[in-house]
Amino acid sequence: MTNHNALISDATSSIGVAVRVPVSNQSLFSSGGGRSISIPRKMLVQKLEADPTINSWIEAMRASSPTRTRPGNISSLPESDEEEEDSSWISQHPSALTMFEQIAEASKGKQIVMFLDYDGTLSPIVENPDQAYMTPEMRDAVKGVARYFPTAIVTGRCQDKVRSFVKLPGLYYAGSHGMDIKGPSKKTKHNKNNRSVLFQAANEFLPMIEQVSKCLVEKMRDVEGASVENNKFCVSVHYRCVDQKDWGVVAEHVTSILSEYPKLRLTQGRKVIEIRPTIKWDKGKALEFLLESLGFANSDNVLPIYIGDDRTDEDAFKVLREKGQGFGILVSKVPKETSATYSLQEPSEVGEFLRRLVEWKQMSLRGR
Ligand SMILES: O=P(O)(O)OC[C@H]1O[C@H](O[C@H]2O[C@H](CO)[C@@H](O)[C@H](O)[C@H]2O)[C@H](O)[C@@H](O)[C@@H]1O
Repeated sequence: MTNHNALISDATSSIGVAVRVPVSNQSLFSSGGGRSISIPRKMLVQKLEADPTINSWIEAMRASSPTRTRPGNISSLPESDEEEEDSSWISQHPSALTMFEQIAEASKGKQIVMFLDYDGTLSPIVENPDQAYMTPEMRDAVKGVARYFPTAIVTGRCQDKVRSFVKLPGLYYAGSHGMDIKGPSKKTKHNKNNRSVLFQAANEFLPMIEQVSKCLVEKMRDVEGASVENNKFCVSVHYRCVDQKDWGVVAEHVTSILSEYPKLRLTQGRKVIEIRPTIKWDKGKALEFLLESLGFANSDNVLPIYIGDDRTDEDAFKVLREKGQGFGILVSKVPKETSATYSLQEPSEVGEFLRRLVEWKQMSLRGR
């Protein structure tokens, strides 16, 4: 593995950010090798069977939205074992609703900063990524929270897209897994200078991402149910609607294209393969960057809360755990390996948690 540093600076950045970001040439998953050529479907299937790299990819795809944390055929577990597993997990990651008083208590004398993932956290997971809308009730809850606490949406989506879903001008938006960060588009009490673009971590990768995205669209045409979403600094290949027997074909197409781009790497989300630059920038780095921009670098007077449902949110949970500051809250109905402290089962519980936070804040302001 070779490492070198790339100076990533953004000429449009209003706070003049110039950050040295280490670049790694090694992909998270090694690619299948070979140039991207058109291979007949039957041959592809044979290649998949013979190639352990592709097979491990298919395994990873199967595991990308696990129903349980333990490997194997868990559905054959006796019900009592599943219940035991659930209750042990819940005791390690209790519900943020049950623990609400403790969370509120921990925030006394501190500024809460709220970080919210979008898909699976503010909106339920749906088949069509273009229709992952949040409910008006959720929008009100987020708006309420943002009135009292600086609030950021941190997402794998492209910033413009998520902004068009959330439709709230008073928030920070960190799109493309935090590689594209913008401040509120209107002046708020947390953003008095009304700064717009804060940071773009991977401008030099834009043409490459565009190229790969086009190439993937072409390749995926023959895979029924597959779709490609260009998220500006990264690309998502969705296989939620692809028959499982064709997942190998998806993996083959993605890895063969990626073999031509050593500066890009693959990560996985919920029934999605994501292609992104090899720079060491993720949702955890975005969280740290935003805390710093808000003036909370090395501050003890801040309580960051990050709520997310996906593997990519683990980077942010880890940062909080390592800092020993704030709380990560994993949104999941089933036990998963996580660095989060607490859990919530689904977006409706996220909405309830946000509403309780607002009520608690209003009560504490009235009691002053
Ligand atoms: O960081 P996030 O906000 O969680 O974004 C991660 C990916 O979310 C979206 O895909 C996921 O949600 C879709 C809509 O519910 C669903 O169809 C898909 O299977 C999920 O993986 C989004 O479309 C991706 O671009 C994001 O990278």
